[in-house]
Amino acid sequence: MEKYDVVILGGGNAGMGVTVATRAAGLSVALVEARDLGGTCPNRGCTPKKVLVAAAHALHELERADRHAIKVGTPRLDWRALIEREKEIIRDIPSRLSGLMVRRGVDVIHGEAAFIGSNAIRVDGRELEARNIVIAAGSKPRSLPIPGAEYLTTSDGVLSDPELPRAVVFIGGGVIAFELGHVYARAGVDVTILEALPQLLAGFDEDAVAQLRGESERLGIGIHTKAWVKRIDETDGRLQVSFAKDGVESVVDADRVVNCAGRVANVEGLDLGAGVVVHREGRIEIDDHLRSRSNPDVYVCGDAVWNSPQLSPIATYEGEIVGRNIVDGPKHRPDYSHIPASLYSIPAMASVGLTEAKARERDLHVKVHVNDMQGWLSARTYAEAVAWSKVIVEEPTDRIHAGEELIHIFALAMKHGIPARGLSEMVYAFPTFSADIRNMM
Ligand SMILES: Cc1cc2nc3c(=O)[nH]c(=O)nc-3n(C[C@H](O)[C@H](O)[C@H](O)COP(=O)(O)OP(=O)(O)OC[C@H]3O[C@@H](n4cnc5c(N)ncnc54)[C@H](O)[C@@H]3O)c2cc1C
Ligand SMILES: NC(=O)c1ccc[n+]([C@@H]2O[C@H](COP(=O)([O-])OP(=O)(O)OC[C@H]3O[C@@H](n4cnc5c(N)ncnc54)[C@H](O)[C@@H]3O)[C@@H](O)[C@H]2O)c1
Repeated sequence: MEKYDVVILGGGNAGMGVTVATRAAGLSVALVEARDLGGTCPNRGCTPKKVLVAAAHALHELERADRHAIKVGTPRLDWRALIEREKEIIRDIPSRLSGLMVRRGVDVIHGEAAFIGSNAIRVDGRELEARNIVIAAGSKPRSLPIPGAEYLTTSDGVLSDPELPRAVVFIGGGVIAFELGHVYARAGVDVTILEALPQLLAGFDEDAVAQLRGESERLGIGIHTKAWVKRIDETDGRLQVSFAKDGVESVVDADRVVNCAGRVANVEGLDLGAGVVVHREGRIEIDDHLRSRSNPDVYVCGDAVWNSPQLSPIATYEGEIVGRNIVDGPKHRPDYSHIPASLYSIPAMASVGLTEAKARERDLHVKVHVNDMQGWLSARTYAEAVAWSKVIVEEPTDRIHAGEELIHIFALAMKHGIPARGLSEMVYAFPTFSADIRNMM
């Protein structure tokens, strides 16, 4: 049995985050990765997705060029070349990360790992024993147990598909559906989003979501909430998605049906039982320090944590906290209250802090400033189709609880306790979107 201080299962943002403090402290660290170093974000998530979003931005600018008195012809998108561009941009990321791990002194082992004991794992016939084992195995799409589920594709498929489909149905009205749906719609694809709940994009303020829904529908995206997908059939290479809404059954035709119904911890193949890691259907029971409740030598971080947001900076942040807990003992806890999140539709929708509903649930005394900014000079200058903000300020302390769009200025203010007044009193360069902050609250 090979011995290490720390063995990390998964080489994404979370797993690599763990290596920072553990290697700085001189511990011996092995990181096991089954696929590409970097994991989802650079290889199958944020980065390749943003390449497609950037192209959609260019199409969006062309669409409104006439508002700036510019005449352009009808743009023609070469989708295959765009996918090649996306792949080219991310191609060398795993090898660059591999170099980083070598320089940091981490042993990278390729293969699929599983527990064989409370402090031991097996990977490709090798057995490794460690004082601490970290589960950083990420997430995978939630399976949809419907007839015809074999016809489903996922965001992985979309990001690698060289053919531009004519029609796409997204099952689930969350972040992935809206981001990829906006790209497809601007590329001329017929897009439908089917969401089971009455509310789209849970977690964002409902009135902000209403703005985005309006703009998505203006683009031609068909959106159905309270839609229960019953089955997917195939006829002559085309797919038919049957769904029920308000007791009425309907069918939408598509070339692709994308499972965007959320992601669950990717821990099925880890043999958690052998590792004495207690879980409920893949939800590992952890304490405030991200440590398994049943096996204190095991930590969990990133998307594999079932109850924190599945975002790349959070995966890195949790990984770094786990690394520090391994070095210092279980002292450090994550604080998610000032972490911004952004949805890369066009326009993007961003938020930080509590939603208005959550602030009211907590009985906070808040003043809510909602602004439709479409008529403001900055939005008119850039011919923005939608410009909207909501700032929630806690009255007694004058602290900001949520912002939209210029999100990092708000996040910085929240993190460092700068009151709303501090942001209004700031002198901003003009004309800029940041200068609008003075008038938002
Ligand atoms: C389409 C898409 C777009 C996204 N866009 C954004 C965005 O714009 N901004 C944002 O903040 N977040 C975004 N995310 C979320 C973000 O990608 C994740 O939150 C982040 O990558 C999670 O990092 P992680 O290290 O926890 O998991 P991962 O990056 O998934 O890494 C886990 C790694 O573990 C490996 N692994 C799993 N099981 C084993 C095993 N048994 N043995 C060895 N290795 C194993 C996997 O191969 C994988 O590489 C997006 C996600 C998707 C799917
Ligand atoms: N910009 C970003 O930060 C970004 C981008 C992409 C993905 N991500 C991360 O990836 C994760 C997964 O994204 P996602 O869009 O798959 O999940 P999501 O959790 O954002 O949305 C899933 C949606 O599917 C719905 N749903 C579930 N089962 C359904 C069913 N049977 N029929 C119809 N609707 C159903 C849910 O009610 C929910 O609205 C997110 O949690 C997010 O954190 C982040």
